[in-house]
Amino acid sequence: MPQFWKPGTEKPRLLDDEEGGLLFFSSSHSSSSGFGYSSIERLRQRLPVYKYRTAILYLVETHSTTIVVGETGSGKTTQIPQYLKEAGWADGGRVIACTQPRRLAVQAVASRVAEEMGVKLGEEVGYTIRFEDITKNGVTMIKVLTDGALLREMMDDPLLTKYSVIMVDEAHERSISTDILLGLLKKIQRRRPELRLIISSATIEAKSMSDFFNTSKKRRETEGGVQGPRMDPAILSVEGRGFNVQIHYMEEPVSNYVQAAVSTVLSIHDKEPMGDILVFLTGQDDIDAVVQMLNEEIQSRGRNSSGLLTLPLYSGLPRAEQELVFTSTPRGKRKVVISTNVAETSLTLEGIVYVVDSGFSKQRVYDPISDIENLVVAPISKASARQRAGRAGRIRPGKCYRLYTEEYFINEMATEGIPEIQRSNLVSCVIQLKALGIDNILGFDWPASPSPEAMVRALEVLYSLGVLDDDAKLTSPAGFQVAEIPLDPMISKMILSSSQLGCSEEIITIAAILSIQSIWVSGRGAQKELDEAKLRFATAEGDHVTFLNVYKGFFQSGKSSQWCHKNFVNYHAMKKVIEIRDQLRRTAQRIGISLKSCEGDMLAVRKAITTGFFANACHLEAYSHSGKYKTIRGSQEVYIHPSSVLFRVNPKWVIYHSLVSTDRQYMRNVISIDPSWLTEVAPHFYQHQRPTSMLH
Ligand SMILES: Nc1ncnc2c1ncn2[C@@H]1O[C@H](COP(=O)(O)OP(=O)(O)OP(=O)(O)O)[C@@H](O)[C@H]1O
Repeated sequence: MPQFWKPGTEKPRLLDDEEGGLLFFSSSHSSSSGFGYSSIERLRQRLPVYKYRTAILYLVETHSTTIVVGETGSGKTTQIPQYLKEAGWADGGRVIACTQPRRLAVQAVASRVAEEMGVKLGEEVGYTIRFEDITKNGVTMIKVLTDGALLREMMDDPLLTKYSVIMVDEAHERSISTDILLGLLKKIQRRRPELRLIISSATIEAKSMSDFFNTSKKRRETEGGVQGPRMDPAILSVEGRGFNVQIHYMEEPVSNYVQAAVSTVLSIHDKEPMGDILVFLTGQDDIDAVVQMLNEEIQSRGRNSSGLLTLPLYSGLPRAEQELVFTSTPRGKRKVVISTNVAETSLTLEGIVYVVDSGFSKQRVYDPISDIENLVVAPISKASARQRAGRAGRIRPGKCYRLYTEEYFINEMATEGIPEIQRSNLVSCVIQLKALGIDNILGFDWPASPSPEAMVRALEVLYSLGVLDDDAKLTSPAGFQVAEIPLDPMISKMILSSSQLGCSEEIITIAAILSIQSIWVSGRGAQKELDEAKLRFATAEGDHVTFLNVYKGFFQSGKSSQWCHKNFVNYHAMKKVIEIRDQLRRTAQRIGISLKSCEGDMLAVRKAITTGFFANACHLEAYSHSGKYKTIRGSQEVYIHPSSVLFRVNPKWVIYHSLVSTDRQYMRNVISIDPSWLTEVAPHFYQHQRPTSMLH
């Protein structure tokens, strides 16, 4: 069993700050209250933010930008958009936007706000995420959307004219899209002084955010001499929080957080009163491992395993499975949700009383020198740790078990994470800005500047894709077409070239499959059967062609769920693929791509993939029995991932879709290519670095 400081002994801490100060729950909540109110209205009035309703509305009225800092659970996300609507900010067909960094949070927040307002989701309250728009023009007043989706809207409406107020929520997360959005909103405000911004977060550095928006300390005069809003931002701190969360730390550092998470869950299940558990891990691998270990452990101890329901949660999980975490726990049972950081912000999972925080998450890391972007397991920041703890204590008091020591939390954990823009490949970011007419990208007003090397790399890749011209402007029509497709520019380029190669139907299917995490069923504990099922579709040409075979089989079965079950194919994932595919076909037609099938000519398909992904070409090291490849770009050592149909096949030349890093750098979704295609499709990119091995 893990050793935690026990409640009631000298060590338990309430949700704390690193100086050891105690931050208690709001005066309006107490541990014995909070239940038994039938009316949603009364629940709303009990949230800490309610006391600030008038102040918030006043500041929004009088200031262009208002920064709202408030503890997690104080009611910022769900209440402020409603206050604005009640005050008339959605009158006359105007819309109030609330952005979130994550799709799951968008759907959850929109559902909750619709429920509180007593309206049907998709009518007065709606949401937009990539490939899904649940809003009604002229009816929707409050729109929740990912910050990426709002950026996309700017391509059609650069000044976002339909919005009266835009609330950028969870700004502390500093996702790449949030940072681009903040920079652009600042620009828009100069053209549309009537637009109001609210930047909200639990932990944001309010001062630096305020400095960023503080372009003018003078009051702005409108043409008629009527005073407009003040341009200097207002800062409002919402005091009070949800319920009390007791923090427990490990007495000693743990060497294996997966094992420690399992022991902690079992210990809670043994000793603590009923209440659901939320465990934060890093990704599908360790989540699946914990689900399996928990199930085995319970059975081996001869417990009634039905007492504990294990539910994984990560972004790649099909929607129907994700939604299980929102359903209420059956009587007498305890739900254990094992999640990545998708559950970290803006989510309220009703039954959660206990949070187990591993202290790690998967984070993007980009090296502009090798041009390799990876997701690596890295320690989280204090800001994340607080958000995680905040998932307990939203409806009742809770406990958070941190799988690290208090000393580590206080002295070693970073206060905030590094903004994503400073650790990412910037190809998508640059093309988005270019499409919005921002040509001087280095001179763009960033909340945190990206590295010039990463910028140069991105420009180089876009140039070699034929998306930018010699003056670093979007090419016409290719550059504009690529920017219109809501996918990574390399995928968009692949779609574009498929039009000329006569295989756009196939390539669009591949693009749809690549935009979801996996089409295979995982976690049924039957790796061997899964591998055998894959072999039924596998081809030596690689994973992308294998995907086409699966798609064809699914279609020929009449989109049957039994067929999926028999073949270890995820039925919900395939339904999603069809949905995304339909959307992509519509986009393709809109931008003038002709839809054609190559009727089985896989050479055309592989060439189209090469046209988008030539930068990810690798060759097998001569005489390598260990399957060692080198990237042509940076001579990095990489291997084919065991999940690929080309694992152990090891063709001489391959192109990968993405890399994952564990003990080694693994290529996921790989096809074999002919090296002559590289110089054919990307002469700029390869002519000066043609490796001698390419000549063979
Ligand atoms: N789906 C839900 N079911 C029940 N209660 C909810 C739900 N969503 C929100 N609440 C209640 O509203 C409170 C405020 O939630 P809200 O998301 O607005 O807070 P917040 O200040 O934005 O916090 P965070 O930054 O963590 O999202 C929650 O603590 C919870 O009590």
